[in-house]
Amino acid sequence: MKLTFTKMHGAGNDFIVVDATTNPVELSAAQWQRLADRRFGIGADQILVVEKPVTAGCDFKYRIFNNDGSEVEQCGNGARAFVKFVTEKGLTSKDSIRVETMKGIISPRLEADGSITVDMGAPRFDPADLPFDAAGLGGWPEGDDTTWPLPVKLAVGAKTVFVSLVSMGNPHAVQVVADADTAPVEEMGPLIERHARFPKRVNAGFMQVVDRGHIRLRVYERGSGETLACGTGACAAVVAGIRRGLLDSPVRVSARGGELSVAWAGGDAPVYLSGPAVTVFEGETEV
Ligand SMILES: N[C@@H](CCC[C@H](N)C(=O)O)C(=O)O
Repeated sequence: MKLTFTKMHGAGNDFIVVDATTNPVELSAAQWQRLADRRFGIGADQILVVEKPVTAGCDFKYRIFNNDGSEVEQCGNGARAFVKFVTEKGLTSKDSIRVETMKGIISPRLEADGSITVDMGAPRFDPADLPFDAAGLGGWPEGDDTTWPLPVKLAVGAKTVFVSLVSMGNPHAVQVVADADTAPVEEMGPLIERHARFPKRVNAGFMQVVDRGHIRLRVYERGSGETLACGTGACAAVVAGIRRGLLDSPVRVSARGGELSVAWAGGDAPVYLSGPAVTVFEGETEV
């Protein structure tokens, strides 16, 4: 079967985008994995599949697959690529659309300057929302119930790290580090991702607070490894930083692949994520 695709990225987090609005595209996890493979396929962190909506009042549905073939709930940078894709392909002429995802509805908006802002919905902190098995663990020493001590066994010796748990529809465990460049992302990221307390795995964020309006962030993504930027990871880190009294909204997020901006008024307010979306090339491949 031939598959037509568009290759896109948002701050270096790259995607294969497929239009399934007219013909359904159902591939196995192994086939998605092969397409996303950087040597045997097109190469991407995630694959985004654009579909017709199921829920009334929505314009589209979109499905997200990590490059290990697993289907996931949410993708912040992907949401911006998605809007650019449906606009460029003439699938909508609206500036603001409602998009169904596995975990709720998001509302991306195309700004006059070409950037895209996404209403990512409200963050959730209940361990059950990630899910996270909190049995027998105390909270953060200062009483912040969003931060849990997570014992992570490192390859050399053992270490306890403190992570803030945030669900942006998908699960995040964010820790504060002194320097994002030297943070042990490659060593600790996979251990956190597959820690026994996260039965559905987790995205592991490493946040350096530069000042109250600026962080540097690296994310070891569940199912994709470290990416050059993670949109929901940026939202989760900023929310965690605000909840811990370290940041004030809006916050500039410097990722290795580019700049994002996150705003959150607290409580049940939605998190707004802004940043770029770029089309790289289009093609057709055999699957
Ligand atoms: N890159 C994404 C997140 C993609 C999903 C994530 N790896 C997960 O498994 O939850 C983003 O920009 O948010």
